[in-house]
Amino acid sequence: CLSSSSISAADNEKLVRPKVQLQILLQQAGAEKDIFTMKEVMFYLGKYIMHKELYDKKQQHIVHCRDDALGAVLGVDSFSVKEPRALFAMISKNLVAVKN
Ligand SMILES: COc1nc(N(C)C)ncc1-n1nc2c(c1C(C)C)[C@H](c1ccc(C#N)cc1)N(c1cc(Cl)c[nH]c1=O)C2=O
Repeated sequence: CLSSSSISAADNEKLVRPKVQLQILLQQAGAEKDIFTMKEVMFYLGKYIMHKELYDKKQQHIVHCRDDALGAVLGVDSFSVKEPRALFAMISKNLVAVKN
């Protein structure tokens, strides 16, 4: 689900500038710019998680990131993709809104 019920379509299209640590992760996932929509941030972070296989092999909605740069960026050892509000709160701490 590239957009979550907990944020509106407008929120998905808001422009944001990731802070440097998050920007590095997005670049590792193939991003080649520094201003994104929230939807794009989630897309690249999703690619990052799947490529590095950070999900729990048994409970696949759990992401283990304690031993990965993602954990330092989000400030947690693990999280569930089924907690959209918590996820957006953690990611938002790493973003600056861009006036458009
Ligand atoms: C471990 O996760 C998965 N594992 C599997 N396996 C088969 C093992 N298949 C699908 C998912 N999966 N489910 C969701 C997402 C993924 C992948 C793309 C990480 C994305 C998502 C979740 C977290 C971040 C961050 N940091 C970024 C995107 N996502 C989203 C969650 C929200 Cl809140 C907004 N947009 C999303 O795409 C979901 O619900």
